Amino acid sequence: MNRFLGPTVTDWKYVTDFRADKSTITITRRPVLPDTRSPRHRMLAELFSDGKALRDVTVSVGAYANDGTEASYRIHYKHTLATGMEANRDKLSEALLAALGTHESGQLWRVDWNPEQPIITLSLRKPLEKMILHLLPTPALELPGPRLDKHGIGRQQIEWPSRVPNKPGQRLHVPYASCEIGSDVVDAFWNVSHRSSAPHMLVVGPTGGGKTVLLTTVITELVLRGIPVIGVDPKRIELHQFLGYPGVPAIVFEPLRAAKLIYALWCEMHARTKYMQIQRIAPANMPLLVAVLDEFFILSASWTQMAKSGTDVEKDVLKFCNPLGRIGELVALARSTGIRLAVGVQRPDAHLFGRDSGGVRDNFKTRASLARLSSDGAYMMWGDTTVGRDIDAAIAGRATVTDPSGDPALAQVWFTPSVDAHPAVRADMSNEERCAVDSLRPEVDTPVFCFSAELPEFVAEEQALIAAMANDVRDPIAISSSISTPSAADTIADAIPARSIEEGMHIVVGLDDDPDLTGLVASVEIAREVDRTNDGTVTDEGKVIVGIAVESAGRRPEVLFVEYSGLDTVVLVAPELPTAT
Ligand SMILES: Nc1ncnc2c1ncn2[C@@H]1O[C@H](COP(=O)(O)OP(=O)(O)OP(=O)(O)O)[C@@H](O)[C@H]1O
Repeated sequence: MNRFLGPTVTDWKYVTDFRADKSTITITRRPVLPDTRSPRHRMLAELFSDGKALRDVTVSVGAYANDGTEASYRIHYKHTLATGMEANRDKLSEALLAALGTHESGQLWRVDWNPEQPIITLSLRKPLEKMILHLLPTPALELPGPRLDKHGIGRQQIEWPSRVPNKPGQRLHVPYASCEIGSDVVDAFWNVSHRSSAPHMLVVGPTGGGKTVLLTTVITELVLRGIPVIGVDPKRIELHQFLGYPGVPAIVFEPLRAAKLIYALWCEMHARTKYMQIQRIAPANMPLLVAVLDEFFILSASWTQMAKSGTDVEKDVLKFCNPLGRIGELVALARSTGIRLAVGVQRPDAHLFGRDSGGVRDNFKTRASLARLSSDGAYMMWGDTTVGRDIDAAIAGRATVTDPSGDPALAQVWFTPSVDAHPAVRADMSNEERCAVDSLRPEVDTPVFCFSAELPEFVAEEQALIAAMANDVRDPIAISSSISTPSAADTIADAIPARSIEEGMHIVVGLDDDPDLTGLVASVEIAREVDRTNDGTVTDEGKVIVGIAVESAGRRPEVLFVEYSGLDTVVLVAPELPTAT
């Protein structure tokens, strides 16, 4: 007996059959075929061997790559109640992807559940490219033009060349990124047509996350399509590259001027509505105009600070223009008049457009978040605490964007280098980058068709201010004392939710008797987190208690404890300019 069962024999399977009635034991052996499965194949089979995740599983190789490596698997299983539930299938897909990791070719795995049969297919897909240079598929001169009358009125939507051969795009589907849908990579676009259910755009990204590049890509695509853009850039260093660019009549830098722009746009919206009523013009035929408001927190924080402690003139202008209130009206009503907004912020916030402004934010349905989001941020952007949280931070321009069906998708934003034609900027660019921006520059200027008196007046004033700015530049001089009375925007570095305050930050405390009081954060205690129901309604705004060391003229140095709600926005103070020695 031992002769047959000896440990050296490994390729036979022995089966004993004891027959008590005949007093016999029969031992038969069957050859065991060598296990030729690859380690990955075996690992997959073993994952399901306990029958807990899926029942009666067999795993087979579906396809081989050219180099002989296994490139696809098919997992047959028995259908159960558990596999009928989408949530279970999603969890299992996630577990499978985690177990498989990255293929040796650098490609990623994808999991497909066959709705007809109990079969899961695992196949390889190419990862998104890490850098996609924004190039024009057709020379600018050959781009089609819509047939519009002298007032810019006519059918605005027409076919447009796309980067995908034999698949034309649409003029009013403004592309800016490549995104993954299943195993396909398609263009992510902002639908600015009057039919769009997502007519306004929200871009969220931390400093250096690629927000300006994304907005640059969007603006260059818009003006090539004959859609003019007016920009607002309170930081002064993001959109200034568009000063003098065809189709961009103004870039506004001063917060007070930005408030006037919002007012002018609001007047324009009402003037357009009246014109459409009188002339019986359909929304599909109205000329488009896009306002891009970058660093919106800095802008709104400047407005709030000026309204509290600005000059009488500043306070009067803000009261009259009411920029936050009028933005709310613009996003709700401007769609049918052809006006669109794109807003850039560093992080999503419940009070983006002031307290109780969730409804306004919800109108910004075309969205892009660059870099990783916090779970709260992911909820605010995508209504799901997990979306947009696994972005590879090492890849510049990697984002979560609204895909063509309105769902969030992983994307790579097309890289548009600076379009600034100044020789000092061009000198720092590679030949390839110079060619790319040259190809994007429109051959003709796009006029803004204005139906109000206020908008052309505003643009003319702004152009005069910019022209005057060029004459007002002087060579730097060394100074030995601090600079007096900087403007509100100059003193604000950022505005952040109270939950994000950290020790060592320099913030505006803003007490009633001294709205400009600033101090250093000495301690932060999150007493209660923000609480939401499943549909996102805030049931508890939370509580953040911050100890702030303040020092100001006429006040003894002291630590104040200030309570914020978890949804409050706090203004960070820009570091003081170093004094020359
Ligand atoms: N889509 C992209 N593809 C490749 N590189 C990118 C992309 N987006 C950004 N980068 C790189 O990251 C740098 C910073 O991007 P960008 O200036 O857009 O950041 P930002 O979010 O505007 O930051 P800040 O708010 O500080 O201005 C760019 O100069 C570029 O080198």
